[in-house]
Amino acid sequence: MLCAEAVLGCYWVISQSGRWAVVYRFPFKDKLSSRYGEKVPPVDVFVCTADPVLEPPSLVVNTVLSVMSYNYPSHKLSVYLSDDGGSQLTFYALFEASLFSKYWIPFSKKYNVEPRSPAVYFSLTNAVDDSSFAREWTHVKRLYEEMKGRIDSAAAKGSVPEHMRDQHKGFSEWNSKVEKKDHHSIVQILIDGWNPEATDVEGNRLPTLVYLSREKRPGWPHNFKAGSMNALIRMSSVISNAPIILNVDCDMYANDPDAIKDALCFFLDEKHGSQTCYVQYPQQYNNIIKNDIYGNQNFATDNIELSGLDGFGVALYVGTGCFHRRESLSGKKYSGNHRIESGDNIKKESVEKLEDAAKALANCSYEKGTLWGKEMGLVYGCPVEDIVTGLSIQCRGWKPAYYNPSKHAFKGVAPTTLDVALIQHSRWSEGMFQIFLSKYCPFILGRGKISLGGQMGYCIYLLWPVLSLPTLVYVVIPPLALLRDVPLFPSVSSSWMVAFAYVFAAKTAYSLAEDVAVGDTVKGWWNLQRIVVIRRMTAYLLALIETVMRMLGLSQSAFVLTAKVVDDEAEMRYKKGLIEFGSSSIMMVIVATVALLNLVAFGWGAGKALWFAEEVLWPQLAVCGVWVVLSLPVYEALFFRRDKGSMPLQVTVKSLIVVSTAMLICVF
Ligand SMILES: O=c1ccn([C@@H]2O[C@H](COP(=O)(O)OP(=O)(O)O[C@H]3O[C@H](CO)[C@@H](O)[C@H](O)[C@H]3O)[C@@H](O)[C@H]2O)c(=O)[nH]1
Ligand SMILES: [Mn+2]
Repeated sequence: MLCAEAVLGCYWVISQSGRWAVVYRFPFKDKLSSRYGEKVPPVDVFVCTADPVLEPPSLVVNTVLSVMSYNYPSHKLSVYLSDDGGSQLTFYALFEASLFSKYWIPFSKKYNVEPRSPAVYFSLTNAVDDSSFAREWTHVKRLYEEMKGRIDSAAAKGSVPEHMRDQHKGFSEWNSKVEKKDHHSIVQILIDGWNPEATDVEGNRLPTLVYLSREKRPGWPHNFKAGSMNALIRMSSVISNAPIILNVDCDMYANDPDAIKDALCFFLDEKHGSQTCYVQYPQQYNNIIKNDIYGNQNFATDNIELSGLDGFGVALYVGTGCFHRRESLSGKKYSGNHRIESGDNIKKESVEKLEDAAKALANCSYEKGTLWGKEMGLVYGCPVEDIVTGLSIQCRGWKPAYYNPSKHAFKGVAPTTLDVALIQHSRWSEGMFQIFLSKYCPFILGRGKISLGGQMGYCIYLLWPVLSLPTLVYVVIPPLALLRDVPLFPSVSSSWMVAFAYVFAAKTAYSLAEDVAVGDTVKGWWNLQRIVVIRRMTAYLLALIETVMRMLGLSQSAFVLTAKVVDDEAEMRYKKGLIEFGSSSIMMVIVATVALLNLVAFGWGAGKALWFAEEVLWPQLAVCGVWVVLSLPVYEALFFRRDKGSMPLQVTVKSLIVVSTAMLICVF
């Protein structure tokens, strides 16, 4: 218990670094517009997808359409979709989107609709009157629904209709064998933005749209998202080579059509702009229910800690919703004067030549013997390629910015089942801890390059797995000791108790006040307390074990993709605020066992106090009591719920066996 207290205490000190130097930024995009007008720099947008089942093509193209319709000169915008699934279905969806964009872009700009994701826009609005807007709305909506229908039915069938395949030469890429992990490079320019004939239905130029699936071969490491980003950086450099790159995940649509201008304010700022490497927006979601049960919303992190890290000059790169300077992302060191040119995109070659040149840059062997993945582009070998890449960019002398506007710039899909939420956290925490133990550790790599506050700030996240052990101690030892009558804390009458009570009360009150002050509800904060402990005792524990195994050479790091869809029933349960436990992973067994153990111990202790009026260990009873109250949804899932999201029977049985054994050992 003493060790646990010490570790948690140290972590508390570290987590204060995120609160010392909080800064908030406010760009003035109107001034940017009046100064630069149309003379703004070209922007390349990278969207990454990896699996047509977990990331449905119709979701992906909504993201693509949202970034294609930014309020920004179309001829300066190029959108690249990287498909690590190598899927013809995704290519087909993108082809459909390229046709639909001819209607969607002029419509959305003409009426300045928001957001620019057609799926979200049409689900939020209604137009029934007789205005010309309503007529266009109805027309574009019908086109959208027809397109979505075709994409979804192709996805359900697993194949593209023959007559559609004849409409674009790109489908012939799939005539030879293409498997997810074994295929040649595919590059298709679907819209050539330089071609004066590539226009929408109103005659305006369209943004360039490119599909990429880099070569994959068995035996060649492909480095997950980092590898895909590096291929994108290279291949886009021969096509549009914009000085600014926006990177979003395939589920993260652009929610604010003017966000590019906001971000440019940072890069074009006369004083600090030339040192700015990236502008990161927080990760926000469009599927969060009231009182967020899986703690996806991170109020304190987004509004305080990340701004606090920004104050130390180390705003994190979190992988999506981030505008980069191409130079700094590609590996250049900061060296004084870096200007962003606002010239036009100049294309030098024909589409076919560009495609061939780009393909060569996306081949497996291209990176062999180069610095890609080490000093150039995104860093390889870590499941959180974003964090480690951001850190190494900062250590090359650049300064990032974190910008959290009140109108969310990007919105994605948050996990809606406990299992997926925990798997995501175990990937993150494993990656983070790996950074801490590697040569990229902020205290080593960052020495003399970033401030001490910044180095500590990184550790708020890098040390997540370390929290698993003290947290487990705190939820397991007090109930066991209560059953065995072993005191762990000073007695209630001792003056030492004041210290414990003070720390508990002060820390709890502070965290509640902080969370509510930045927008959370009290119930949301309460739910967060539960999920934080669950994450620590499951996901972070597995990450810790996995890290040790990897260091012993017993396992290799992987990237388990976060599913972006669930079945309708699970979706309904999520909307009702029911936690989805329905999985028999070891993580659920831990959750159930700990909840039951505390319940039994609490019942035992409370029974002794009430019925036999015996002396009890009040502080331990209180510790168990807190976890019992927080675990109410777990008991419900164990004993009362009958739906598919309840605890599977085998989990219940396993946890009952463990708890009854522990009880027998303790009591007798
Ligand atoms: O081999 C791969 C694996 C993933 N991805 C893409 O990477 C993105 C992120 O994957 P996801 O499963 O959604 O992970 P999240 O945990 O939601 O992602 C967060 O954390 C990741 C690091 O763990 C970052 O890469 C992401 O940008 C960040 O949003 C998605 O667009 C994927 O399509 C690839 O392109 N290739
Ligand atoms: Mn995601």
